[in-house]
Amino acid sequence: LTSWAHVPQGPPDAILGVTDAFKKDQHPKKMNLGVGAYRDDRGKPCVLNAVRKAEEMILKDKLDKEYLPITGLASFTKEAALLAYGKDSEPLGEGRIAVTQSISGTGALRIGGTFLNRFYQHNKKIFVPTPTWGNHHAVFRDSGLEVGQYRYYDKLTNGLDFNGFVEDIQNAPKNSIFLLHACAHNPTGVDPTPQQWDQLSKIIKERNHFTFFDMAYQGFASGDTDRDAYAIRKFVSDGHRLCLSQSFAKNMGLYAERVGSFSIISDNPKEKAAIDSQLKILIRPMYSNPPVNGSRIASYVLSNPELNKEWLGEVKTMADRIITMRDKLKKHLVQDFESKHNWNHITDQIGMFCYTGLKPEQVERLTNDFHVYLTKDGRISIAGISSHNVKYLAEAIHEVTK
Ligand SMILES: Cc1ncc(COP(=O)(O)O)c(CN[C@@H](CCC(=O)O)C(=O)O)c1O
Repeated sequence: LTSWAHVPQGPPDAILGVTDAFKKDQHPKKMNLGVGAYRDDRGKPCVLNAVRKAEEMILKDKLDKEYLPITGLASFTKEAALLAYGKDSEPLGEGRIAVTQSISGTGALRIGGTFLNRFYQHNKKIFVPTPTWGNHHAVFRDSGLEVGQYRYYDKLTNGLDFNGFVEDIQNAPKNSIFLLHACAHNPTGVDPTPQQWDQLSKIIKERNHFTFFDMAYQGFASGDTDRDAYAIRKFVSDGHRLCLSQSFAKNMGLYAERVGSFSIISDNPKEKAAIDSQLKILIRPMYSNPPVNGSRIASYVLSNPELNKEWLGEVKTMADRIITMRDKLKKHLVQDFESKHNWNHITDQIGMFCYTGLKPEQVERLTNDFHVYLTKDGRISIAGISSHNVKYLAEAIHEVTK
């Protein structure tokens, strides 16, 4: 008989496992600051109005449930690329960008990693920032790529280690692959300035490195989808042949609908067609073709002018609430509890997360003594904070950092 006795018990996921622990806790003041998922000021997950309206329109259209093409719903992938690259994008206009729907951002990263492992002609090693999203290493390792790291976060300033970042770009072997967070860096919330992005584009091009942009929060960082796409559009206009993973989990609230896309820039439509054909060959044995519900919703929201306008307003509302919570948390720490630490990074950082700088034992106390759940690296998902629990959180952080 086959025995599975040799299968080891694996650890819970560093991010998704926090939610499991949170759910087991019955304390009335418990807070889940783990998973990067938006909640409103009542602490409730929310489905955007634009999404609800798109769902109603889809229902009225009585559409079928036929298989999608391997690369997904064309109306979605067209709109997703437009959102990322912009209506004036040259490669988009010249038909040089291959796009496929993906199983959200994770699926796009996996398709990209697998494609690069098959067809990238140079060093199949991807450099990711230190720190980076907890799943990046595993996604690229399982894609068959070697994973290296570049300096990114400066613990002393809780800001960007720009010099270290640049040095590591310059020291990496030519033609290396660099993973860049397009906006709202996870877990640090620290982004390069536009001027720094301009310098990074130049240096990366000088070394002939290949850029893999991960854009999981477009619109969620600044509240403006064009502004959050600054880096990728600058790199494209500088001529990089980059690739991009997009997620609509957070900025459209389509988390469990798993809506994303992977795209890659080529030299001409002939090359694009060949890439398209290879993406199909790669995806077919992976999951054959993607789910239709979420990408239909996203395509309606993106292509219908009224829905698009409403959606952009809702994304800005979400981004603004996050910014307000950052302000309130810092104010309580400094004014109410007179914390002596420098908490400027809480408001200097941007997007879903704040990299608090708390040490593991302080994180431990925050959870054990105050029932505040967060990842071991001290990252907090700001969306889990509301005007009802922000003072409690400030007091808890003050207590564990005194
Ligand atoms: C930078 C980055 N890329 C890709 C993804 C993948 O998101 P998809 O849901 O596959 O589109 C995330 C989600 N990170 C969040 C959400 C939970 C998770 O998957 O880890 C987080 O870090 O809390 C992310 O932060």
